[in-house]
Amino acid sequence: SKFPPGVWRLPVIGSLPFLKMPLHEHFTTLSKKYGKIFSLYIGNFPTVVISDANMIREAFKLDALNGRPDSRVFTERSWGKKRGIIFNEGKDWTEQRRFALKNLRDFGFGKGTMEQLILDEVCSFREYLKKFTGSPVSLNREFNLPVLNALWHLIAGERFSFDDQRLRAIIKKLVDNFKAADAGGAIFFFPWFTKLAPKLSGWEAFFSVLKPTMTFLSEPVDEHRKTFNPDNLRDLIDVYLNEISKTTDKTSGFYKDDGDKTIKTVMLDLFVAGAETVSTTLNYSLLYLINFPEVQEKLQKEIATNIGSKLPSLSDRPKMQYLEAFIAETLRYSSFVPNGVFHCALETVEFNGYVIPKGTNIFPNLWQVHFDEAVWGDPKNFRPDRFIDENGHYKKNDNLMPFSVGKRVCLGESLARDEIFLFLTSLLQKFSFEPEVKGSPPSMEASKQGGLILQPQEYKVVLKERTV
Ligand code: HEM
Repeated sequence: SKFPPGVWRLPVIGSLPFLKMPLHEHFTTLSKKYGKIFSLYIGNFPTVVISDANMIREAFKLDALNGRPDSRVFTERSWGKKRGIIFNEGKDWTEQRRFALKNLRDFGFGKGTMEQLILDEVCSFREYLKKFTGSPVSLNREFNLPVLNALWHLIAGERFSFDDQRLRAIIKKLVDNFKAADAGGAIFFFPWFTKLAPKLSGWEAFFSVLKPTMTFLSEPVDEHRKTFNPDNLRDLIDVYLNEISKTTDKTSGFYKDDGDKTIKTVMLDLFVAGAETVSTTLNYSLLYLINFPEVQEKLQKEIATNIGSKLPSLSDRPKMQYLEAFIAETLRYSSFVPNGVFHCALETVEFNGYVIPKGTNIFPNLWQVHFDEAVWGDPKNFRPDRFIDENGHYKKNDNLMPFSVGKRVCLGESLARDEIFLFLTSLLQKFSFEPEVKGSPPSMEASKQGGLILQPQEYKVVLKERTV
């Protein structure tokens, strides 16, 4: 009786007939009716949607609300049980998250090495883009590779060429899979449907890419094993192999065979999270720059004043206050992970006067938080200046939470921020971006696909080379 109020439900299919796509927009409508914490059922899974920044912050502080739902999708990708980071929980998740964070930090995050790897990619990418100047081009799928390369270099000590067809094919499939998963979340929450109708439910499409991706990711692990030397740890794979070789605790995710499965799952996690998110941010950034030439001009002036023609570096960041505001507004306005990544209650808890039973899914409606009129005033306007104070400095707003919050906050946030900064400054330094048809910029609305990650609609851009 103390379960939050919410949407009607039917047996087996739950509240599905009463929900409309895109979910984040419908959740916003529902929260106006039922409150900032309301409930629904996805199949037989009780689900709670939280739409308020402070409530999300409080909820995600609690260990009990930091699990992940039990779903075939999260186990069959990792040899029959939850492993790795993104879809893991409990003791193994804590151990894996801590280990990955520490070693990504030691090997690069926040240090010179990672910055250098990103800058290498930025420089190659700027050269690569030159061939597109002058006529309208779609860059939607071009950002994944350089962004992924920097991370991959850190993980596996190698980089891909921008023309690597095998990798391009996998990235395309991964992106398509995000879309397949958007078939109403069927593959996540309707195990019986995925078994009954693997094709129709999207299960087949979702998993058709898993095998080649895993093979692709496994090869460098096997190669590293052949040349592994504990006295010379070259990259993240070596660090994992070293940990596996030292682990004697049979319950640890690093133990022997489990360790092998763990390392491959972690690589898949980083690969998926790293490839699609930063490139989507850059994609939206470009779209907004085309729509607001005056913003583009202001950013280019800031670069000319504070960086000049030298290669940008992270040490320039404190001087680039308007760019910081532009990035914040891009992350807010696009809100491209609109419902975060769903959590699950590991225990029954009392929260905000309600009872959330063990096994309940929790969706943070980040989109609504970012479009709350009471907080932002005019959320539907793209206005970087909302993040600038009266002295012209970047002004943080705690209601902006694109990376989520709490104990599961995005593990790649600092890498993502570094990449976005270095890519944007470097691209704006060398190019101007214009719409295909002068005076008629492309729509800023996300494509109608909905789902875990909202992509912008396909658009074309005209690149013009410039010098500072
Ligand atoms: C603009 C870029 C990015 C955005 C907006 C973003 C957003 C998010 C969000 C909303 C979550 C869910 C947190 C939760 O469960 O509450 C998440 C988790 C995660 N992200 Fe990111 N992310 C970005 C970039 C990256 C990058 C580059 C990496 C790779 C290093 C990464 C790795 C992860 C991982 C491993 C998790 C799972 C954390 C866990 O479950 O403990 N992310 N991210």
